[in-house]
Amino acid sequence: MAAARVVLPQPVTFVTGNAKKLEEVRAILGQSVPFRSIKLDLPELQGEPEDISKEKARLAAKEVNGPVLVEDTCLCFNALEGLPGLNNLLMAYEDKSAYALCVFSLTIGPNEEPITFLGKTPRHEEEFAYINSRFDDILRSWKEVKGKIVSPRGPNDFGWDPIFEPDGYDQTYAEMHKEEKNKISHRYKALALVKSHFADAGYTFQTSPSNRE
Ligand SMILES: O=c1[nH]c(=O)c2ncn([C@@H]3O[C@H](COP(=O)(O)OP(=O)(O)OP(=O)(O)O)[C@@H](O)[C@H]3O)c2[nH]1
Ligand SMILES: [Mg+2]
Repeated sequence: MAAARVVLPQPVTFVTGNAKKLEEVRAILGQSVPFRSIKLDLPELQGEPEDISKEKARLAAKEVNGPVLVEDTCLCFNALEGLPGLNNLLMAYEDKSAYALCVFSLTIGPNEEPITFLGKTPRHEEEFAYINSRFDDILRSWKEVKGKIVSPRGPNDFGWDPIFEPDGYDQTYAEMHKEEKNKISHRYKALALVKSHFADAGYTFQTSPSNRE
């Protein structure tokens, strides 16, 4: 069945103040989702990652008055039952396993309900049951993103990349070539869902799309 066409008034605005994040999102999305990017001062929200992400999208869409995409990321430690935490705190635990969680929310306008896309290692498989049937291959590959916390290795220009070693790799995210990280990362997995959504929704734009900031 042909996708219903939704005409968006302007390209999607990716709201972030994090230049490294933006660089990766650009590289991963390529031309598949036309977007521009701005930094907004939004309040730091508390709560469950999905709720935080949705609320951030709502606030951003009001400011931008158009379609927005927002991202939140955390490194979560199994020893701390999934809590994001400090590397030093983890040293007290034998279990150094962790997962990188990436949540995107897209809203097509200030009065629309945001849609959320998660990229992470499934700690609780049932959390993902709702997309399991549609994204089998993505779900399978999630298992490969599990990792562990190690002593820092590699350039330290992006957050916790030097201390996260994905399972099946002997390099940390920071030691990998950018292209390699972008093929396996939590961000890649979440953006794969964003891309699928864009392909399915058949969005078109009133103004010509621009990839410029
Ligand atoms: O090593 C890393 N590899 C990554 O792939 C990655 N993605 C995010 N982060 C870091 O995690 C913290 C919370 O992230 P965060 O989602 O709150 O981002 P932020 O507040 O910097 O930007 P934004 O909210 O304006 O988009 C920030 O210190 C980010 O630098 C990463 N570190
Ligand atoms: Mg933030």
